[in-house]
Amino acid sequence: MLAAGESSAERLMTRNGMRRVPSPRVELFQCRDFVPPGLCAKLIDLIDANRRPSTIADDNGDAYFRTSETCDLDADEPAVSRLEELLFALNGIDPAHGEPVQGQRYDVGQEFKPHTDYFTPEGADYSRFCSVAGQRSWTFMIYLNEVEAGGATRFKAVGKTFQPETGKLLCWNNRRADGSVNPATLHHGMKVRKGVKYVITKWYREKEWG
Ligand SMILES: O=C(O)CCC(=O)C(=O)O
Ligand SMILES: [Fe+2]
Repeated sequence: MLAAGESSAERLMTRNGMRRVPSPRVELFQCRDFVPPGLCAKLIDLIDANRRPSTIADDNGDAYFRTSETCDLDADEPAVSRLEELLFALNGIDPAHGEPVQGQRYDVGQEFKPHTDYFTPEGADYSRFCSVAGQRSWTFMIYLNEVEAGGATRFKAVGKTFQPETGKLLCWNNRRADGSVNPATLHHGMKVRKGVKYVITKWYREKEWG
């Protein structure tokens, strides 16, 4: 039995079409056509209606670290609850451990430079962001559209780059088997060169979200 806030490689791999990146350094998976195109289109409309400049916990003084726009999606929207159902059926993580679903929108030239989704232990912001819900555990990210050029997500430490495709899911465990944070999850949302890129990000916490 998994703990309420947990998923596992074994569980994820029971899904048709799920593929694991063959590296012992990271639990990283992709699954094409995870979200149907109609639902992707609805989520894009919601992001466009509510976007604001993205923020970041710690940009190391680089104002251009994350240049995209972000949108907190309303959990009462039918498209958002449908997405949450799809995620729960796949990962089995108690929704109480999830942060609210976010959408991200990248225009030409925008990117999210190499970063990890976990908060740096002992970092300046660790206690501020993790004191209640604990560390980020799993990331589930979905590409909502095809980008004309650029916009791939690169995991440098494991030599893997993913191209945006409508409905494609990427997911990874931000921790190693012993529970410590995993630096090999470093990833870069690369610059869009042509077109616009939309993604969903769903982060889970070790403890329940406030
Ligand atoms: O847009 C991407 O490819 C990556 C997004 C990301 O890493 C994030 O939102 O944490
Ligand atoms: Fe990220």
